[in-house]
Amino acid sequence: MYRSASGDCEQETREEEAMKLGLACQEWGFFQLVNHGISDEVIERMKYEIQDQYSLELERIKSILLSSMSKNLGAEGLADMFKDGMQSVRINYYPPCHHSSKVLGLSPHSDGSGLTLLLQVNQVEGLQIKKNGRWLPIKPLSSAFIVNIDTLEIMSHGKYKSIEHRLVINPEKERMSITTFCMPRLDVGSRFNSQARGRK
Ligand SMILES: O=C(O)CCC(=O)C(=O)O
Ligand SMILES: [Fe+2]
Repeated sequence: MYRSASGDCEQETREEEAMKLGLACQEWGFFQLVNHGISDEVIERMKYEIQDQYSLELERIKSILLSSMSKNLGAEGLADMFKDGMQSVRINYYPPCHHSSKVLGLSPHSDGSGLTLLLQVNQVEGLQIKKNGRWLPIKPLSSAFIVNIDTLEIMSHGKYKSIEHRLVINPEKERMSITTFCMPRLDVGSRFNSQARGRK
C-alpha cells in the first residue's frame, strides 16, 4: 500500500501525492520513493554491510569452496569459471499461516545458478530437500550457510547433484532467509548450455 511518509499531511496533499503516484505508475512504471521513514543511518549501514562486508565475505567463501571442489573433481580452473560471475541475492520472507498444511512457501524447485549459499536469518525450520523420493527437513544451524549445487551438476558431468527442494510454512512463526545465487561467467554458462543441448 502506498502511504505518504509523513503520515500527518493534510488530506489535500495526500490526494495530490496519490495522484502523482498514479501518474508515475501509468506513465513511467518507475519512480523513486523518498521520505519513507527509514532513517539514513539504517540505510547507510545496510548499503555498507551488503557491499563491503557481506558480498566480499561471500566471494571469499565461494572461492574456497570452489577450489576444494575443483580438486575433488580433478577439474582445474573451476574457481576461475566463477570469478567475476554475477551474484544475485534474494531475501525470502515467509509469514506464518494457520493453514500451513494447505500452502507452500516455495514449491519444489532446483535453483538455476551455479552454486547457492543460503543463510537462515532466524532459526525457524521450513526448508526440505528431496532424497530417495522423501522430503527431509534441514535443521537450521545458527550462523551456518546452507550450500546447494545447481548447474555445477552439469559442469561436473553429473558427479555433483542438484537437489530438488521446497519450503514449508510454519503455522506460528515467520521465517526469513537470504539466498545468494552464484553464477559462472557468462561465456562459461553458454558453453555448457550448448554442450547440454548437443547431448539431447
Ligand atoms: O528459504 C529457504 O530456505 C529456501 C530458499 C530457496 O530455496 C531459494 O531462494 O531458492
Ligand atoms: Fe531454492
